[in-house]
Amino acid sequence: MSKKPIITVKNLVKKYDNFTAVDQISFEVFEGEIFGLLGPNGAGKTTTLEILETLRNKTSGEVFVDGFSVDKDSGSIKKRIGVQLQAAGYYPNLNLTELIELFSGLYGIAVDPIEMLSKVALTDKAKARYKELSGGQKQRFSIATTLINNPRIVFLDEPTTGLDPQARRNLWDLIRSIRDTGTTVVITTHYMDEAEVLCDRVAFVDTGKIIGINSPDHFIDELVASGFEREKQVKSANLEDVFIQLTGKDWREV
Ligand SMILES: Nc1ncnc2c1ncn2[C@@H]1O[C@H](COP(=O)(O)OP(=O)(O)OP(=O)(O)O)[C@@H](O)[C@H]1O
Repeated sequence: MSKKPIITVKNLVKKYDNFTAVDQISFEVFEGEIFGLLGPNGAGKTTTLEILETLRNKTSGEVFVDGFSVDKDSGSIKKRIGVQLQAAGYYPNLNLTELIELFSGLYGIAVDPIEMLSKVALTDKAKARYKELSGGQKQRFSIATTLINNPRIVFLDEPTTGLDPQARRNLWDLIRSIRDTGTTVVITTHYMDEAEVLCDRVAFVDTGKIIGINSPDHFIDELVASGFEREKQVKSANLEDVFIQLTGKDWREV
């Protein structure tokens, strides 16, 4: 994999009134990788993602996406990225084909809806409405909409939350296939197992700060080499162990 940065974040800060949600974070995302922002609820992952997506203003710091500054060139960035819409953005009475046509029209791009749906294994649902889909199918459709403008980078915010294990694995395969076509993927998750199997590199985010960036294997090997052992081991350590070692806190699901 090339190590060319496609996203550069320097000393990013986001304050909501007196509350600092993102606290001086710096990181790079390399072209062609799946990069995970990993951390508990409220850590600042979504806020960071929305700033990279040019959907939210930062308080200070610098952010470059595919060479463009979020301050000066947000329009150029928007053309090069794929962003998931909240479910509320999907008109209830349109079917999937019509929704893809609507979004491609908004982008000013002609795409074949069936070809887009085939990328996410939903051609058999082409005439179904969004609300008729299962949770996993809804997520796959939402990912299809991020691919309409043939983006250089796709941003996915907790794409597997609420899905059953099989649907999650299915979505992991889809996300890997997007990466394998050369598209960079930035994902947020609070699932350690997901980050471990899916992400090429992860940044641990906790209370608005990045407390470690590396590949899952590197983190785990480093922890194991330090003498760490899990009580009942299947494998000597996992990413959850790394996080707890780093933060000193129990993992919490809110
Ligand atoms: N518009 C807002 N106004 C005030 N505070 C906000 C706003 N948006 C987020 N916050 C706060 O900023 C902090 C970070 O929120 P953010 O949504 O970025 O976290 P997160 O890591 O994505 O968590 P989650 O997994 O729950 O989405 C939280 O404490 C949240 O309450």
